[in-house]
Amino acid sequence: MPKLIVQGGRRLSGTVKISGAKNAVLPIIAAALLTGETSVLHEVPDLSDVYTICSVIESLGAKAVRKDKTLQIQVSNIASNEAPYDFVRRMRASFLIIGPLLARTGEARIPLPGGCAIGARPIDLHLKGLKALGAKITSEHGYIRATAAELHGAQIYLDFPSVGATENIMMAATLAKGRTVLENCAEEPEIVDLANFLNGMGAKIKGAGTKVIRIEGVNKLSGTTHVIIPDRIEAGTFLAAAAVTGSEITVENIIFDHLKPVIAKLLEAGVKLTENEGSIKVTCPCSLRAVDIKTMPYPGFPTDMQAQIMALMTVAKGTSILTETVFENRFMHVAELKRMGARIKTGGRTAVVQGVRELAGAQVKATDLRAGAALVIAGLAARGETEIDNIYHIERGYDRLIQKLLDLGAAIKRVDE
Ligand SMILES: CC(=O)N[C@H]1[C@@H](OP(=O)(O)OP(=O)(O)OC[C@H]2O[C@@H](n3ccc(=O)[nH]c3=O)[C@H](O)[C@@H]2O)O[C@H](CO)[C@@H](O)[C@@H]1O
Ligand SMILES: C=C(OP(=O)(O)O)C(=O)O
Repeated sequence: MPKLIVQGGRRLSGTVKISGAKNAVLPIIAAALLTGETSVLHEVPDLSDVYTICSVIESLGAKAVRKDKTLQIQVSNIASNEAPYDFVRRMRASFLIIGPLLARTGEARIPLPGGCAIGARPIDLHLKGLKALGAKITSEHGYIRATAAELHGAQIYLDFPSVGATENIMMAATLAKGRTVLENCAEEPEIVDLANFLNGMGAKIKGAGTKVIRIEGVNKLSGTTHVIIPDRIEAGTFLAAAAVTGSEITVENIIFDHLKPVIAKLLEAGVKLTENEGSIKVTCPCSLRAVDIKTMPYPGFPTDMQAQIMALMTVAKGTSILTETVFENRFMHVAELKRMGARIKTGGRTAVVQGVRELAGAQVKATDLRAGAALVIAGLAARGETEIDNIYHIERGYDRLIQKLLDLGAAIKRVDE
């Protein structure tokens, strides 16, 4: 099993360029199923999740050709309406194909994605939305089957602003007859990127990025070219890595607005950040201050940055209270950080972190993607060597992480035993 070995205690320096966003590119690749014409995507990150979703759409008949950071997708004919269990099991975002596949062909059979390390992650809101659009939903042998002779627009209120449900319903509604109004929907930047891609295909979507999205159904969508937005979570991860090591680095290719909730907390912790046309220069203080964090749907503090900020707080001065409101089981990294000398107590959805002077390298395992990123951050700060296992989680969502850290002067390597 491959591992990461990190020698801690080094300062980072230089510039890192942020890649295209995982959470934007995955639904956009699913959306390419909505047309028989060619979609061209630029700034596609090199991630195992991207390969997985490409395998899913290829199993349905798509041709996906990748050259460097460009991905060309054409789905002239849908050869199958069923997504293979093996891919959906590996990556929950595979469920994002149910909306576009149903809209394009009138039928989709997708395995129930099941729970994962961070929570149960039900799909009831996705299904509620598709039903409101006129789909018949049945569950058989572990698969969800959605069928509809024709989808029609509807008024849909989401009980929670789910990112995936907003995306699935928005994609399906583009080809429905009439107007869909989606209320209490997610406002994440990745929703806006998906809506921009769909509008580029000829969809009529208004209000993406606000609580109400209005979609006027069209008969047909066409191919388009689109540049994926930068990954705000990757950017936040590098900002945290610089802060924890007391480094000065420049993080390039960012959209400042997307990072506001993370930036606000870093500033509160004493990190100095200077914005300059799509990049941020980080200058770190000798000592970080403890800050409290509560994760919330966008524009609140992102749950996908909770673990990385916790790693930072383990060496901050004082006590931080971190509250996770989005996922019910997203503190798996706590036990691993404690192996490195962190002082953390958890109770329900709250973690209380008492900053220590220094972490010590240890053998740890990534339990999920961002937990893995938190361990890399902790390892960069710790005294001695940290060995991180189960790095396939990290490789799901970070484009060339090791090379980017090496370029910044970190001592990190991947070993394949
Ligand atoms: C590929 C992708 O974009 N993944 C992101 C997406 O995941 P994902 O789209 O799965 O996250 P959701 O916003 O749907 O989930 C948020 C909460 O809603 C609950 N829920 C969701 C759907 C549903 O039908 N019923 C229900 O109860 C979930 O269990 C969770 O507690 O948004 C999350 C929240 O920002 C991020 O952490 C993930 O990185
Ligand atoms: C939870 C995440 O992703 P996914 O929804 O793909 O599991 C994440 O990116 O942190």
